[in-house]
Amino acid sequence: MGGPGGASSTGRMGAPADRRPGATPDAQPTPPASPASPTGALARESAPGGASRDGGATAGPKTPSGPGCARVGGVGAVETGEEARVVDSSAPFAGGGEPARPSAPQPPPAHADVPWAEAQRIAARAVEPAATVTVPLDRAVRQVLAAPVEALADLPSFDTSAMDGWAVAGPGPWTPAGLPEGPGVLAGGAEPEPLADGRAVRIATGARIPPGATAVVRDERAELRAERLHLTPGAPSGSTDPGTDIRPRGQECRTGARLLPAGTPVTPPVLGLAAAAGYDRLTVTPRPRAEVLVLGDELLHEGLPSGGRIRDALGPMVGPWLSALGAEVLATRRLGDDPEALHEAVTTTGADLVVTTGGTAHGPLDHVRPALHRIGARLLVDGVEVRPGHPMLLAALAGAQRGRHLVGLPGNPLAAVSGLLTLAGPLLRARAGLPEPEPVRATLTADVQGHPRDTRLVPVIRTADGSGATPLRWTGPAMLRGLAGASALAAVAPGGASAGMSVRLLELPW
Ligand SMILES: Nc1nc2c(c(=O)[nH]1)N[C@H]1C(S)=C(S)[C@@H](COP(=O)(O)OP(=O)(O)OC[C@H]3O[C@@H](n4cnc5c(N)ncnc54)[C@H](O)[C@@H]3O)O[C@H]1N2
Ligand code: MOO
Repeated sequence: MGGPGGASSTGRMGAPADRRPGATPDAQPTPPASPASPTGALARESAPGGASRDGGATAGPKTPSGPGCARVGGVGAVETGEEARVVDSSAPFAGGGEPARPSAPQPPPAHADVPWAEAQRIAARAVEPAATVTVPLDRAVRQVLAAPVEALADLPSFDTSAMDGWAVAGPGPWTPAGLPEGPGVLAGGAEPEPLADGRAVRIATGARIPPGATAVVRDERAELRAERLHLTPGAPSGSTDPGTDIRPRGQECRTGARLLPAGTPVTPPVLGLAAAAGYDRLTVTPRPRAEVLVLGDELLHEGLPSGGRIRDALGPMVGPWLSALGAEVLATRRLGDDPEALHEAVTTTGADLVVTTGGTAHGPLDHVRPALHRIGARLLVDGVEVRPGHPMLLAALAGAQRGRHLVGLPGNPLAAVSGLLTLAGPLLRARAGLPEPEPVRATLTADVQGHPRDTRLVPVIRTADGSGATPLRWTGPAMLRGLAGASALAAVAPGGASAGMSVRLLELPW
């Protein structure tokens, strides 16, 4: 990690920009951003010649260059209908099972980045929903309904007073039944006596409506005069219309009504509704368990960056992010650049999903691929046509760890977020039994320069009415400053997008 070749601009060797059919480096459809636009402001960060070393939102290099992994096959396009290339997701590492010598320099192995949309699909199909469990309500929260919730009772289950006041029968004035100053009919009380026409009885919110009552007159609309109950002079017309301030039985639902479908996250209101509808327990798909392994000797976990070392930005971020995606995070462990510690952690984990940060590339201290090789794991995704984040990977663990998966997030923090959204999110949703979210789109308010071949994920802030998306500054792969103020990431297809174009948004999970 951070070894020779660890610094790159945007391109990869062996991937000239003109390999996409019809694309030339100069054929950028996006006009230059206006200096006043947020993306125009970003251009000031660019390296001389307009090349943004970090792949900023605009004004990036027109021709990708720099070191990179060898690519296999042609350049696929994302969401354009061009033929997508797919890696053989069942192919293990060549020679899988042999211990690697992780610190020995390794030639970058040839691998095939998959289109971004295909990577999401592979992750979503990599797992089945976990076995369901039936648990008391208080243990169901934050899991996912494995079966629909159908009402076990009518709601409300009896005609109910909606107000404190008087149950009345027929038009007023009325003669109070019983003592006018008495408590009258109370919530949870015994079956009330029938109410004869012309009579009224005090009643509390939530109490059963006496048979024969036609309306409830709330206290503030009624007054006792000469031992008779009258409407107050200012009471609105209709105050005694039949049914006023009565919640009829079954108003919200009848027994057997489908209240919530399977796949609904169990939120606090779901628990309340289930309880109201008569449930003591719910059948849920448990949250997938995840473990985070933060790699990198250069990382400091407190204090100021110094001596060429930097603060770990991913340790504090990835666990809570996985939680927001629905995982139960067992631990976040800092392992440094120790291949044995990584091997031990991966071979002993109890998590459904191991998420590593850093070490996904092919530098001398990038141990993730060698560690997977050593245990004979299968790479399901080995690089993705997305920027940032292209070295991300997804592997199915093997042997005693069969059934568990590993997502390798690149070390650059925004590239790691790209991996969370592309691989971890779809996999966790599938495992938890959650449906894929409905696609959300918005209209760009400014131009965004695209990568020539890869999809770009660009932090944006949505306009007040939600229909627009404004690209943010500070969106280089190592930067979180833009993302921290973002409401979504926009997926910008290869070649870029102009202001006014509709783009897909990836919403942030909080
Ligand atoms: N020869 C090539 N080198 C690199 C390429 C390439 O295509 N060819 N791609 C570059 C890109 S893009 C990325 S992204 C990184 C991915 O590398 P790794 O996943 O191996 O990540 P590291 O080398 O460990 O770290 C990269 C960068 O991120 C910093 N980092 C790592 N962990 C953290 C953390 N927890 N908090 C904050 N920052 C972190 C690390 O110090 C490095 O600066 O590879 C490029 N190289
Ligand atoms: O493009 Mo790398 O950071 O940013 O995957």
